[in-house]
Amino acid sequence: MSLTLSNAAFTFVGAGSMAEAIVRGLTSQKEGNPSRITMLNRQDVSRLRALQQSYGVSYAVETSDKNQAIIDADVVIVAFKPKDAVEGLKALGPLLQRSQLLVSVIAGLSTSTIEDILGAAGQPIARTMPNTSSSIGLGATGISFTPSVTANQQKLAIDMFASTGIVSVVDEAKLDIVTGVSGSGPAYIYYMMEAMIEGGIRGGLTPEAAKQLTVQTVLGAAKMVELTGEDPADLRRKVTSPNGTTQAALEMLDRHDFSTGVTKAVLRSAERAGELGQAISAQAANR
Ligand SMILES: NC(=O)C1=CN([C@@H]2O[C@H](COP(=O)(O)OP(=O)(O)OC[C@H]3O[C@@H](n4cnc5c(N)ncnc54)[C@H](OP(=O)(O)O)[C@@H]3O)[C@@H](O)[C@H]2O)C=CC1
Ligand SMILES: O=C(O)[C@@H]1CCC=N1
Repeated sequence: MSLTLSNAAFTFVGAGSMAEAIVRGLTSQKEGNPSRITMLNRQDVSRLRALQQSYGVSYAVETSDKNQAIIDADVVIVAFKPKDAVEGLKALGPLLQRSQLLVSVIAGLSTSTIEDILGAAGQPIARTMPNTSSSIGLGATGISFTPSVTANQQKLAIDMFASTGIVSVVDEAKLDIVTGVSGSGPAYIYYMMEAMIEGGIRGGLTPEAAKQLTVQTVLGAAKMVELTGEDPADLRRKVTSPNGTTQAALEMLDRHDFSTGVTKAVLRSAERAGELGQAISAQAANR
């Protein structure tokens, strides 16, 4: 029988903010099936109860029930922090079957390291990099598959993340730079918004007005790029009258190396993802 969003059993190991964003997407779909979703944490039971209340999903607390939820799953999603990866994956290893799809959202963690820690070479793995906008259906997820992931499992994983926004299938080697662009990306935009709001307030606007104008400006600019299909550089030129206000503003940004700073930030995030992956690999080797 082919696996779909409505009949597949999903078990989330780690029920934090990223797991919630995906669950919100899954349960918002017509074919989403909360009764097939189980959430696990190590200790935070109140969090699990809150997720059950909000989305109608199940949770398990006792070790035997948690293990059973993993054994029964078609898709096991690991959604804990990189620092918890070795412990979490080691515990999963003996429970996983080759027929089950493992989905990782953990930044920087390579599928070869996952296989090493699990002790399960050839485990079907979808390595992904979503972002927090997934929680409102406007996420951007990069996804890659190991060779043993079946066509049905690939479709299921893509459908899963498509329920939270757009999905881009990439080679695994590109996932760190996806992290730099869209995984960490919302934070760059928020940082710029903070600075725009600060500028508005310093210029005399109320905080509310500065925030409202900034939010609509960012929304409008993103929509302009999406709906017109024009390059951001062309749209920027259309805003920029010769010797006008925008030119003066952009010259100030250039004096502060804004563009270089953002490009370097994207690359640094990707590099950091690699470092996190290396650290997990080293930690695993030392155990
Ligand atoms: N936040 C973001 O913008 C993005 C994050 N990511 C990735 O998502 C992952 C999760 O991040 P995020 O959701 O922000 O983290 P959170 O801290 O919100 O959630 C992690 C959860 O995992 C649980 N946990 C930790 N270890 C285990 C374990 N061994 N078994 C079961 N549960 C466990 C923790 O609960 P408890 O301590 O009770 O067990 C906690 O609820 C990270 O690896 C990150 O790299 C990817 C893209 C974007
Ligand atoms: O900051 C982090 O490490 C995670 C991964 C991408 C976004 N947040």
